[in-house]
Amino acid sequence: MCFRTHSDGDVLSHAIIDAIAGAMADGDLGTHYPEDDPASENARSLNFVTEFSGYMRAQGYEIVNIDAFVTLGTTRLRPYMSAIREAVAAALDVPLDRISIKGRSHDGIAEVGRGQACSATATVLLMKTD
Ligand SMILES: Nc1ccn([C@@H]2O[C@H](COP(=O)(O)O)[C@@H](O)[C@H]2O)c(=O)n1
Ligand SMILES: C[C@@]1(CO)OP(=O)(O)OP(=O)(O)OC[C@H]1O
Repeated sequence: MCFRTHSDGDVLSHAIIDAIAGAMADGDLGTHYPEDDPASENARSLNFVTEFSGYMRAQGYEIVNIDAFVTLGTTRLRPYMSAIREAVAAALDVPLDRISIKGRSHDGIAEVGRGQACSATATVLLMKTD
């Protein structure tokens, strides 16, 4: 199964970028990675995370911590969580203990609970470095 999206549909990476952009009051995912940009088509969103963390640092911010959850009804994420955390921490170039990723099932309710959709939410705390 896969999701029909412009990039790779990596909702966790998208939520993290949205959260960082929001904490800087600097637009959102779509203003930085527009859907009409051919360069974003089928792109690996984790690469957007790396690129956007460089942009964030250039604006004078550093990540204190991130707490995120992915809602996906039918696939248990727990076996993959360590790998997901490590990939996100590496993409952002921050220590692993600053990154929390959690899973929830939505208990079979609605499309997301039945595994027909997937969503992610992230909260980020930034500190000013300059
Ligand atoms: N896709 C998921 C959903 C949940 N988990 C883990 O199971 C725990 C219970 O989740 P519920 O949403 O059913 O209450 C959750 O705390 C996660 O540890 C998961 O691994 N993958
Ligand atoms: C990431 C972008 C750009 O490739 O595309 P999608 O993968 O479709 O993601 P979405 O959250 O629907 O919109 C943001 C887009 O600009």
